[in-house]
Amino acid sequence: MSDQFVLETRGLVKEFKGFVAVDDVNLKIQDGHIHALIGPNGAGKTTVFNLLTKFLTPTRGQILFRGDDITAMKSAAIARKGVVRSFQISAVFPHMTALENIRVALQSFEGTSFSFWKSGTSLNKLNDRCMELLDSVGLAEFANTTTVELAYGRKRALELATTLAMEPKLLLLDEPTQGMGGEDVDRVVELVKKAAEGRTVLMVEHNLSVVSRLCDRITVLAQGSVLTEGDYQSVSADPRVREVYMGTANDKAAKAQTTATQETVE
Ligand SMILES: Nc1ncnc2c1ncn2[C@@H]1O[C@H](COP(=O)(O)OP(=O)(O)OP(=O)(O)O)[C@@H](O)[C@H]1O
Repeated sequence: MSDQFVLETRGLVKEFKGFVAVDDVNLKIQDGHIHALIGPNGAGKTTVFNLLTKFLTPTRGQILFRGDDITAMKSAAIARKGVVRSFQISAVFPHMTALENIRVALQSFEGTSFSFWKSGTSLNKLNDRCMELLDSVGLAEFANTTTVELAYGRKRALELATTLAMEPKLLLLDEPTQGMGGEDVDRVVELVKKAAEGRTVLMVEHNLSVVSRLCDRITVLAQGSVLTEGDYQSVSADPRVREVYMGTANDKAAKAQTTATQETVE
């Protein structure tokens, strides 16, 4: 039964001028799960994500959302179905307040003209929903703060809230903790947990501690193909997974060593 799967890919392939970046990837994302896509640098994670969100067109293969073939659909159309990538359509405007940013996101999601919101009750409803969304990411007290003045972690929380305004069923998160340290990472982990309530999340994430804390299932990509899949325990204990990560670490170390040697020689 493919019904239990919110998203499926079948034989997904992406070639760039003959180079196979994604090679026959079959993903099955289960309803209600937080699912991670991990793998060493260059494994094809971003390319898979870009295929799922229609930033790229697959060379071959199919993408299904709740059993419907969405391979040929555009980003906006799949967003309307509920497949939304954080930071995709909802970039935040730095000189608007947090509240104004959420309002813009809601209005564009509703696809209504401003005049629709001009009536008093609609406007109040809109503001109530804005505050709900801000509250859900812990930003209620920053409603009237200009976005540019928000700390980095809070800006990302605001971006997440603008995404939640679109009522995603499948939320795609591209490295939600990228560029963050300690406390901010913990805050994002809590945010993602909360955002995942009642929906499915697929995330690309480099921070394996974040993956271990959040994810029900993990797909490991290596050289464009699925190396293995399972829960954190089984995946992290798999010697092949250790090997691909170590391989990358060794490659990097070897490269650094070579560069250092070259610099010394020159
Ligand atoms: N537009 C492109 N043209 C040519 N090659 C590409 C293009 N995009 C990606 N690639 C190649 O495809 C492979 C997979 O890249 P991708 O960015 O998907 O990997 P990744 O797993 O996201 O890596 P990272 O963790 O470093 O972001 C790499 O070898 C990359 O150089």
